[in-house]
Amino acid sequence: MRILVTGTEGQVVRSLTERAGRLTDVEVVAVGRPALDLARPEAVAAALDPVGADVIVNAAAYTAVDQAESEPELADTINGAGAGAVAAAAARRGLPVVQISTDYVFDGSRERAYGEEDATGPVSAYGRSKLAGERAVQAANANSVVLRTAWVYSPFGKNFAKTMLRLAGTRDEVAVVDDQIGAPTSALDIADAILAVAAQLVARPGDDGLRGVFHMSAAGRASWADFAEAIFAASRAAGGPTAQVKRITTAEFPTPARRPAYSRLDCGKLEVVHGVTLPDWRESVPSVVERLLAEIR
Ligand SMILES: NC(=O)C1=CN([C@@H]2O[C@H](COP(=O)(O)OP(=O)(O)OC[C@H]3O[C@@H](n4cnc5c(N)ncnc54)[C@H](O)[C@@H]3O)[C@@H](O)[C@H]2O)C=CC1
Repeated sequence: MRILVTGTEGQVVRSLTERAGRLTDVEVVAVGRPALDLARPEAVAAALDPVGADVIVNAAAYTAVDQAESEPELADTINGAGAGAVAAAAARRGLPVVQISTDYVFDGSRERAYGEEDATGPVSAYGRSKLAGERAVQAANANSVVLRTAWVYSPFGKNFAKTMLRLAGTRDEVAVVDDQIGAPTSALDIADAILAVAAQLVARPGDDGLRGVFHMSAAGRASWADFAEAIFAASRAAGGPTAQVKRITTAEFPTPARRPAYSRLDCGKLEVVHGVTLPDWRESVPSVVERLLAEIR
């Protein structure tokens, strides 16, 4: 199977390339800026050359959640129209497309895990742009899967785990929000799930049941403070820096973008339809932390 993936530097892109490297029958071809710029949707088709590809994965996105509040048009273009253009390019070649989306399409006002059919209601410019992308992809290509994930961290790029380890190197105590509940999800686990879903799409082209929206986050529940404590525990165990976590409220840590207070995703549909389950979030923390420590040292 040959996977064409958008972006070259992102957490999910790099994880996908790494995980596919373990498989003998999967090749990942990553295409990113400057050759492919989702901010120029009209040029996407020409830049994406899916010759020989079996499936396209759109893992590139405008992911700066706070910054999106001050440049919502750019976020919309990249995450909305740009994603739609990738899906359309796939459709023209008769190829399936996998679109990565987010728990931030929900408003987070309830305390029960969200199912795929639950009403969306993004509370940020980023969330609105990603919801626009889901819709654009589905309108452009019926042979599509939207995988909503959450709280992504990995050995690559910028992410919460790397930030916490850096802070632990310079401080004894770190204040972390304790009233947003979700599921920290390793991009390496996301990559394994994408590979499994992509293989099904390629193997069963006529099976409409495999298409549609699916939730794909780690099992379990955590606040950002819980996640920080798990990162520090893993770091301590590996001889790395550690800090005390001071649990604070969202109100004590104002950010330009609002975030859902509760955004756990019910991933039962992915398990039933695709046979894919991600591990509990706690299981994946130590191995990522060990790799980040090796990089920081
Ligand atoms: N990071 C997170 O916590 C979450 C991410 N997601 C989604 O997962 C997917 C992957 O996210 P990450 O790998 O964490 O993101 P990332 O920020 O690590 O990487 C984003 C990638 O998109 C590329 N990109 C940005 N603007 C582009 C443009 N105009 N044209 C072409 N490429 C462009 C970047 O170069 C990079 O390769 C995205 O769709 C994101 O919305 C969903 C939930 C949470």
